[in-house]
Amino acid sequence: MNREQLQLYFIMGSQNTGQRDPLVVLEEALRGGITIFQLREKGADSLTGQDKIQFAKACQALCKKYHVPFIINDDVDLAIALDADGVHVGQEDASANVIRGKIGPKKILGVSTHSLVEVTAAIEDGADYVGIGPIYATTSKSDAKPPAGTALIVQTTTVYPDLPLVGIGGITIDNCQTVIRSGADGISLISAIAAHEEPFVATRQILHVLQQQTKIL
Ligand SMILES: Nc1nc(C(F)(F)F)ncc1COP(=O)(O)OP(=O)(O)O
Ligand SMILES: [Mg+2]
Repeated sequence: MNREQLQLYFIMGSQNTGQRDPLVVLEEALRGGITIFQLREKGADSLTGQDKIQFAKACQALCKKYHVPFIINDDVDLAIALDADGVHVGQEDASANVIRGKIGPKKILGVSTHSLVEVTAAIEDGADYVGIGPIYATTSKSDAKPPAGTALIVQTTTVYPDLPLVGIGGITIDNCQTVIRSGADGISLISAIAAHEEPFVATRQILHVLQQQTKIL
């Protein structure tokens, strides 16, 4: 896993873009410079069945056009069927070591973690990166745990300095520098781009802030 690829990790499903065409939003974010994309088609208004598969294929085609890794959240079978670049799973999803066995060694495997014990287990299960959060309060995940701040990022980078990690949860242009300063390789976000009236502009502005922070480090 190339740590720089985690710099600006956009996560989105059709349920996150309001009245906007999600494929238009995704292409604006790709043009704006997101470095990795995760399709997280989940929740009350999300697509299912053939609609979900067709939508996933269209997202994958856009990511290929912009040479950005295409990750699928939760749905390992869909990721394998589409030959996605990787999968992201949480603690309640299938166990990461079983998934690593299913997707093989070359695909990207991301795991959500909320403690050093879960980080250690994710490493042992073959995770390429971990998501740590929610850092701040989030409206994008209905069953999110309480916001935990950046303490686990600091702790994880101390114990596992070579582990690629990304912060998630309520991250915006105003707090993303704090997340990077705490040691994360990147930030992942949904609403700050997907719910913005100009996703291209939002992406460019966040990327500029991230690039400034990297220079200071
Ligand atoms: N989807 C995610 N992506 C990341 C990433 F690291 F990629 F930023 N971190 C955390 C999550 C949350 O994953 P999970 O705990 O399974 O909940 P859900 O399936 O509702 O997303
Ligand atoms: Mg999950």
